[in-house]
Amino acid sequence: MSTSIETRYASSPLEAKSWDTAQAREALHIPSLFEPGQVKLVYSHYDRFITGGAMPAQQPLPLETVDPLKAEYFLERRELGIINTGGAGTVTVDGEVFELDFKEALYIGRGKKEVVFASKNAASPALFYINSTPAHMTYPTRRVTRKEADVVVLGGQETSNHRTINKLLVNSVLPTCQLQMGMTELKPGNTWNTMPAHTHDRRMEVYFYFEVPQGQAVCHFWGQPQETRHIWMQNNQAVISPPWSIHSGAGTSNYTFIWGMAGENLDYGDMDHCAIPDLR
Ligand SMILES: O=C[C@H](O)[C@@H](O)CC(=O)C(=O)O
Ligand SMILES: [Zn+2]
Repeated sequence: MSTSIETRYASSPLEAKSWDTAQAREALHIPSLFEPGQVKLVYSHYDRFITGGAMPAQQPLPLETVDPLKAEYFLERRELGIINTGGAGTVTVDGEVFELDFKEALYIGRGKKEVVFASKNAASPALFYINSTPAHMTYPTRRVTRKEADVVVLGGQETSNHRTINKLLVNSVLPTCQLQMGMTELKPGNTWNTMPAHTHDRRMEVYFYFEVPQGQAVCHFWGQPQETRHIWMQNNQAVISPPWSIHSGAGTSNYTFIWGMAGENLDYGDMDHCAIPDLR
């Protein structure tokens, strides 16, 4: 069996208030997603969002169904988004081959039976970062390259948050049931993502931090805006953001992260912003 899955239950702001560092990490932090020849999955009870990593080595690696889904195949009642954060690779969907280079995305609609990951070169393996959510209908499977992204440049050098938001799997690019995914790249010398911070109580979110240079780290802020906490993130780690939580980070260098969301609606802009002086 090359697939593993771990369950994370949903928690309330009240219980989160009393967590120490280890408890917060156990609930929200995803320390390891990529192991050669493995598909590693984390099932969150927030919007039944699955976060995962697939790292095919010498052999192609199938996306197998897992017991918690009680489904004959993984995408029986789900949709899937993939962004490649490693070397060139392919994803084969019911026999159709999609080439995914670094930072390219693939949306796979509900009902596809066979998904197989492969690396072009095992010496520089593909690292497929995965998000999956329940789906009520089937939308077309489609690759989205960086050129096809909906790009927004936000922030500025003087506030240390100059960054490019690449909306990849969002409703301005293609239709999905509830999944939204994209990638935000900080410009050199900038440290803050998602500042001013926000919440969106109708959608949960997961952040995956990568391109964090050796010896550096990102401090991820979470919690209700007036009750914040932090989790230190290493390269290639993810963190679950409950719908009631801010999700913002400051790195000891610039870095890149993938955001994935699911829940009530597909309106990227429906955030409740938190004024910076009001944060506690
Ligand atoms: O709800 C939107 C998500 O939190 C991210 O897209 C925000 C982000 O990438 C950023 O501001 O840097
Ligand atoms: Zn957000």
